[in-house]
Amino acid sequence: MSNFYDKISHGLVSELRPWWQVGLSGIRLSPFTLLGTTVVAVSWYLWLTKKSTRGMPPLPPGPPGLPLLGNLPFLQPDFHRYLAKLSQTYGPIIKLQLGSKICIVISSPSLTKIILKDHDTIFSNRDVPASAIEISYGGIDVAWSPNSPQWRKMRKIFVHNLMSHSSLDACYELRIREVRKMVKHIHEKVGLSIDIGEQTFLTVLSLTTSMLWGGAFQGEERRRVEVDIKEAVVEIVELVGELNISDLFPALARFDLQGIQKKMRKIWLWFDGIFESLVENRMKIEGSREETKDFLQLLLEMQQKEDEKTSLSLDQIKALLMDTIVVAPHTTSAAVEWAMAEMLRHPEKTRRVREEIEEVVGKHNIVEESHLPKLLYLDAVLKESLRLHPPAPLMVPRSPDRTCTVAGYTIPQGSKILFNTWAIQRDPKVWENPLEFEPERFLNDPGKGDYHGNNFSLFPFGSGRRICAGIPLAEKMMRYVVATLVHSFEWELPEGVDHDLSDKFGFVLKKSTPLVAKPTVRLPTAIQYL
Ligand code: HEM
Repeated sequence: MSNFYDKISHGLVSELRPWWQVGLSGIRLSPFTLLGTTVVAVSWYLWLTKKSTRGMPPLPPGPPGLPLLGNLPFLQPDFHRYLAKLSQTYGPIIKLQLGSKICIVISSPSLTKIILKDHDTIFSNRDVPASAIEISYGGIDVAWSPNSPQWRKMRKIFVHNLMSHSSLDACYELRIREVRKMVKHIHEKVGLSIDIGEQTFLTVLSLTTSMLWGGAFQGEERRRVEVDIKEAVVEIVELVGELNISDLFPALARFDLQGIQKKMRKIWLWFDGIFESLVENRMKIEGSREETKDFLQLLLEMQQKEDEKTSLSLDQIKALLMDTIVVAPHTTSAAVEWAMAEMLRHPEKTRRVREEIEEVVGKHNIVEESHLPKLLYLDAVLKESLRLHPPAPLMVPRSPDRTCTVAGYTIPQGSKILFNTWAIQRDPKVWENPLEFEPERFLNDPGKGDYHGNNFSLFPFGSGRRICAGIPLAEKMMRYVVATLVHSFEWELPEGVDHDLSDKFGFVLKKSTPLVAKPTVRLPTAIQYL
């Protein structure tokens, strides 16, 4: 494994800037190429759209744009806030023209319900960025695949086999090991400043890789693999969010004018090498393994049974590993970092969380997953943090598979549908004191805190048939990590550092400055830190 890893671990390109930071200046092409290709693609697309929507109601209202480029030159860096501002002027359903792509932005619970519940089947495709096709084995994974029998089968296996209670319980040992490693590591740094976001990202990444392929890499090699995986998954998310001409003018996607798809293909090749070697090594181990079963083992065993209903191709298995390794660490660590930031800002809430943990866990024990369902106030704190800081602020774009009408407006087939989760979850028409951190709002009214897809005022995990497939794991990891951090340590900001809860827009909503805090020991015995 070691030699193989050395061979494939080439430098992963960096220095990327997402489109909301660069605007159009991020596109490096000669003006003639840009103008020529734009004119052809826009004319073609407008002709097609006009033809397919002839005789139908109008498109939703929206700000005026320029010929060819539409609203592109006017986009602002804080995209979620910019869209929220536009919806105050144009209403809860607006249209933006992004090159030749029509983008519809939804900013109200009632319209979200119409689309994600009443018209769930029509809207259960994704608007797939060209770069995402490269990393997802040609778009055959769970996250980007169109609604098809193959996607339904993969999703079913993901949700019913990997995310089931029994599978997650079967790899509990792997989660304990990683969380204890985190506690030991922080304990060694007591009194120093710790970047909580970085620490939780690494912990969730280790948790995820452990669950995916167990102890395939060990010692120094494991550390190196994880450092490279971290770099790669961060880059993947940046590339998916880049302003790509291939997405603005899909007719030009094959030319990959900015080389974004090429960069993504390079990362995919690197990951594919790792996945190939993991599978090859597993195949060499004869008979069933005695130790805890990781996801790769479960998927390969299901494949060997050759049952059409539960057997995935090797590429589908690898695409599924890729989805998990890219999505889980980014989203879950962002959720943990935001919750910790809110708790540091509100010591009285932290005190209440701690009292609850102490009552359920005790001061002489350590937090275990069996304690988590009893930690109701902690649950409310996490919900409130997901309300104010949804890790996916605009959800994951959907796309209708046919032209249809919503709220009296035409929504063309293939348009990009964004849901401004961030704005809806702070809407004063829906939430009392919307900007206040008040976990108590969920204690008195449990229905209000249901985020499993039935409540269109709180949907950090989306809704409908494409709702997040990883909720059970996300919940376990968030609760386990936060409960352990709060139970094991007191946290305070370094001297001179102010509470900062401002955010930086991206595919994943991050804090604009990393959360750095100083831990001190609070448990009575040293053994609780091992
Ligand atoms: C706090 C953590 C997380 C948040 C906030 C989150 C949020 C989301 C959202 C908003 C979507 C799109 C849903 C929709 O279109 O309706 C999504 C999809 C998805 N998530 Fe998560 N997620 C989280 C953690 C995870 C984890 C840990 C995993 C894997 C174990 C995961 C796997 C997926 C997959 C595979 C999809 C695509 C589902 C599909 O298209 O059918 N997520 N997630």
